[in-house]
Amino acid sequence: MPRIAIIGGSGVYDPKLLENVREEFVSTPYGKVRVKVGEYDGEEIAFLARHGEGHSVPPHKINYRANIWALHELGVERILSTSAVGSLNEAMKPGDFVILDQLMDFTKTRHYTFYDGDESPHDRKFVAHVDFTDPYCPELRKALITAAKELGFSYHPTGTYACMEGPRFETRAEIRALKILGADVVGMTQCPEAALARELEMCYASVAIVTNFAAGISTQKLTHTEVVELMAQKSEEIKYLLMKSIKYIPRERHCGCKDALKGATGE
Ligand SMILES: O=P(O)(O)O[C@H]1O[C@H](CO)[C@@H](O)[C@H]1O
Ligand SMILES: Nc1nc2[nH]cnc2c(=O)[nH]1
Repeated sequence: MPRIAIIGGSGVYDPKLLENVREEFVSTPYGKVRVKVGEYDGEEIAFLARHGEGHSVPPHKINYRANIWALHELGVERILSTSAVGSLNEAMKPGDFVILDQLMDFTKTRHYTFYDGDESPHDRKFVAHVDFTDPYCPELRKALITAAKELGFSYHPTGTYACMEGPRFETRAEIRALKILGADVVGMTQCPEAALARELEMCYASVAIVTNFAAGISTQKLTHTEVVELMAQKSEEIKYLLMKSIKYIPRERHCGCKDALKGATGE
């Protein structure tokens, strides 16, 4: 049973670091999910390409609830993910790794929770308001930071991610506003993915890879081609970062993630 999962974002479509990979088709109340499970360093790791292997699913159409529920069903407790981002912070340059510690949600049409009361398509029909003060697991963040430092990569130990609905990129004015609000990087997939993991008491962290300067800061037209090309250039480093981070993930969980529902339901 895999205790750890990797969710690959744009440019991260296959579990290059896993061996003896098998496919699991997991049924969830939100639909079926295809998860790859393999071995690394003597333990089972699950892998899920959030946009599908051929990048066929756009960010606003990803079935985030099915994905996170499926990993929980497999017994996953810890999720590491990658996210390709635009940078609003001149210190965070294309090719840099940012270990996210905060996020802001500007998405509009997504399904944000598992806890829809009586409408919930499962037996968790209670109301739940989880704490999300710190949206990322401190233990997973520490593992990513330690690994990035050891590997000598150009990284930033904190960063605030603004999640936009997409699939278009931002206007100059939107980036100006996001900068005033304190965002360092901008993407389209951290919400609701991070919150859904917290709702199922799973640890979640994301390493953002800066692929471009954001609209109005970049002097060039923004393209998905540029994103995928930069991610391809960084694929080896991303693999090494994930491999090394996994070794630093403590077996026992002493973070608050595992008790996220305590007090959230009013009981
Ligand atoms: O966040 P990931 O999945 O890396 O994808 C990023 O890349 C795409 C834009 O090129 C958007 O989907 C954005 O969210
Ligand atoms: N929203 C958004 N996502 C990205 N992913 C990679 N670059 C960008 C960007 O500039 N904006």
